[in-house]
Amino acid sequence: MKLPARVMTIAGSAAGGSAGIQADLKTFQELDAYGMSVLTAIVSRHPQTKKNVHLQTIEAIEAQFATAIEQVGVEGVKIGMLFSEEIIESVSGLVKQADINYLVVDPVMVGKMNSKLLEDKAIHALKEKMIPMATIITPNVPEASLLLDGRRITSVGELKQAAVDLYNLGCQNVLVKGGRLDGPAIDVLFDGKNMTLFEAPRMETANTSGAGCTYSAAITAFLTKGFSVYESVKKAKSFVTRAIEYGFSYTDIVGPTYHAAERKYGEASKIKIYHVNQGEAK
Ligand SMILES: Nc1ncnc2c1ncn2[C@@H]1O[C@H](COP(=O)(O)OP(=O)(O)O)[C@@H](O)[C@H]1O
Ligand SMILES: Cc1ncc(COP(=O)(O)OP(=O)(O)O)c(N)n1
Repeated sequence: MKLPARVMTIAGSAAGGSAGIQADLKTFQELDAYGMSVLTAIVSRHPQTKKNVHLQTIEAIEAQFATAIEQVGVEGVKIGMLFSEEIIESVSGLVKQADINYLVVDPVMVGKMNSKLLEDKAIHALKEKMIPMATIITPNVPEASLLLDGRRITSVGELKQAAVDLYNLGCQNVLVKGGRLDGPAIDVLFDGKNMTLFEAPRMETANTSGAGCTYSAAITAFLTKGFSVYESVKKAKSFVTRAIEYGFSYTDIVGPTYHAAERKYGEASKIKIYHVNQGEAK
């Protein structure tokens, strides 16, 4: 038997199961990749104290990473919530030392329910220590804006310019997600030379919790399985679009995407792909 690709998520726990480590591991499983995890924090609001972010110690983070490397070995890593400068320092050091083929950095900053997932003062560490090592980064509009010193991004044109400028932070590829702009859900991929737009029809649903985690985890799984960056994004866009299409909620709170959707209902058929000419990418 050919063994599955070995992927790790270094991220926070979302106890409700829609985002963070939980979404990542569900995605890895759906895509037949062997999932491992390093928990950086637990994000869950205590009913009395109201405390929402419960950090893991650096020792616990290092121990989890060492265990996975020793017991299994890791080919692809997805980075999610890191929260503090100290954790970024630690995780970037661990990743640098390990022999990892693919690093997907989802620069998670604020959850859709307004949880603060990265301290403001840690943004510079993310930019300097983590992003330059990345095979691909996957910011959404608010994250891209914060990485670009608060720049407004309100149109596809500005999304394209953001992709070009974020590439200059030193990563190999940038995928800026435009799901929060009006109209269809358009994401821009830029590799320093070629620009590609991936467009899905907008789903009229509130149940998109964890969509970003799911997307970046799917990209990690496909890269580690041997697909190119372009093919990985294309396949992951179909996976997340289907997951959003069949998103649901058990309560009146914004619900999860449905990770099994593509397996059950097949690939998303209405995704359009546009290759942007050289001159237009600038
Ligand atoms: N309502 C929606 N319908 C279809 N696709 C969506 C919708 N909302 C987000 N997406 C897409 O889901 C993926 C994950 O997006 P996400 O990380 O949540 O960031 P954002 O929604 O801010 O772009 C992206 O491809 C985005 O374009
Ligand atoms: C623990 C944890 N990590 C990341 C997120 C952000 O998830 P994301 O997929 O970007 O989208 P929303 O959950 O904000 O819809 C999170 N919420 N929790």
